[in-house]
Amino acid sequence: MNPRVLLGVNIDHVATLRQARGTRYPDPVQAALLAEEAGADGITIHPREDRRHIQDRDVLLLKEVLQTKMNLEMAVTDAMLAFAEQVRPECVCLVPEKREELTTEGGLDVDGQESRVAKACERLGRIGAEVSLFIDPDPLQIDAAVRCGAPVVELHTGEYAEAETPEAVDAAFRTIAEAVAYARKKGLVVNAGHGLHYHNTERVAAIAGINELNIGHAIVARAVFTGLKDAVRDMKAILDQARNRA
Ligand SMILES: CC(=O)[C@@H](O)[C@H](O)COP(=O)(O)O
Ligand SMILES: NCC(=O)COP(=O)(O)O
Repeated sequence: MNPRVLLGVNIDHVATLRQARGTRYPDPVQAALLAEEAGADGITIHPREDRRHIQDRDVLLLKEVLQTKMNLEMAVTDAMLAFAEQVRPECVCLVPEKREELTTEGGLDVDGQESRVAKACERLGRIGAEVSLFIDPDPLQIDAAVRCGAPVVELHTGEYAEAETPEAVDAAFRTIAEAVAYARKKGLVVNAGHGLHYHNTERVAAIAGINELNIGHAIVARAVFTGLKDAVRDMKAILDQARNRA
């Protein structure tokens, strides 16, 4: 377990801006290199089935140039598994995907499709990728992840991020903290992410047992005003502060 919380910077929404106009800019490859220079511990990308933001070209170029690690988020489909075998990323995070959703609405139902997920984990293990499962903070899903042989889970923090009252925020936070403790007891490495921003991240980063947070939208949004390097540094400072206070 790392003494500090690692920051995976998700650069999907740099590509969202590019795809909005079909231009060559802004280039997520350039964004990834700047994020690494500013201290990102890894780069997360999610080539969706509809390729609404990250393109195959981005993934292939990033694999050539990244100095840290690529965390490839992908749906559990044959096409994506074949693509991962071509790219050979350091890490793969299996996520649920709905074509019409604005963003990933929940965690992967590992318990409900165990043999499919277990086969995907095995296939990805053969290319040496560290596999993580993007799941809701739910013991049922954690147990299923263990049975699938995944070494890592990423807990979906969306419910916490979207909660609208202090009571709902606290309840969602407790659910995450309990899930982290449970997953650690089961021997899993525990990451988390989704909807985290500059005002709600410190509390999650302070949970003992959290290894890495993957954060994208908020960092790219801040970068519009501060530049990407400062946006990454500001988020890293929050992670470091949380660990120092814990
Ligand atoms: C899997 C997840 O929660 C995020 O990485 C998400 O994939 C970011 O991309 P979208 O905003 O397209 O959902
Ligand atoms: N897996 C979560 C992620 O990569 C970042 O999600 P978001 O910060 O863009 O919501």
